[in-house]
Amino acid sequence: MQQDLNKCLVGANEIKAKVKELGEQISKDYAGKDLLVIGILNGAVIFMADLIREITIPINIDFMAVSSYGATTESSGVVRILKDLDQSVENKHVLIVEDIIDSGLTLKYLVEILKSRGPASVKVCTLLDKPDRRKTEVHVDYNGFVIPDEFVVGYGLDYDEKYRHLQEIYVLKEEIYHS
Ligand SMILES: O=P(O)(O)OC[C@H]1O[C@H](OP(=O)(O)OP(=O)(O)O)[C@H](O)[C@@H]1O
Ligand code: HPA
Ligand SMILES: [Mg+2]
Repeated sequence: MQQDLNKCLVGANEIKAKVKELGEQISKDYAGKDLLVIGILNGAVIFMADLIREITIPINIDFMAVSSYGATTESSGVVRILKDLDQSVENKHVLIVEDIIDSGLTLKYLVEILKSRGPASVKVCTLLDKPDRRKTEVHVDYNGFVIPDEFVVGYGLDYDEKYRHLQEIYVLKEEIYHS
C-alpha cells in the first residue's frame, strides 16, 4: 500500500488539532440553536466522527450518501443520492460535513436540495478544500486545510474505495490511476 502513496500532505496530529479548532468554533457559533449536523457518506465518515466529539453543544446528527466519482479521479458531474436523510430539516440549522470540496459539484447539488426543504440555515464544513479544481462556485463556511491540485487519499478519502482507513492524508501516485 505504501508504494501507492507519495508524500504525506497532512499528518495525524495536524488533523487532530484542526478538528478540535473547528469543533470549538462551531460550538460557539451555534450555541442556543437547534443544530443538525449532516455527514456526507462515505468520505466524511472519519472526519464527522472526530468533529462531532469536539462539539460541546447539544446536536442531532444524520447522514446522506451521494456519489459522483466511482473508480476515477474526475467527477462524473452527475451526483446521485444513494441514501437520503432519516429526518426533516425544516426550521433546523443544518451543517453539511464533507471531507473535501474539489469541483464543488457535489456540494452545489447538496446545498440546493437541502435549501429547498425549508431549513432555518445551511452551512458547510469541510476538512479539505481544493480550490484550483472548482467547476462551480460554492461557499464554504468552515475549512480545515486548503490543498493543491493533487488527488489525495486517507482519513476517509478513497480511490476506488481503498485507503479510507489511513490516519494521515497522502497524495496518491499518478501511476495508480493512470495505469
Ligand atoms: O467537489 P466534488 O468534485 O464534487 O468532490 C467532492 C466529493 O467527492 C467525494 O465523494 P465521492 O463521490 O467520491 O463519494 P465517497 O464520499 O463515497 O468517496 C467527496 O467525499 C466529496 O463528497
Ligand atoms: O482528491 C480527492 N481524493 C479523494 N476523493 C476525492 N473526491 C474529490 N476529490 C478527491
Ligand atoms: Mg470517493
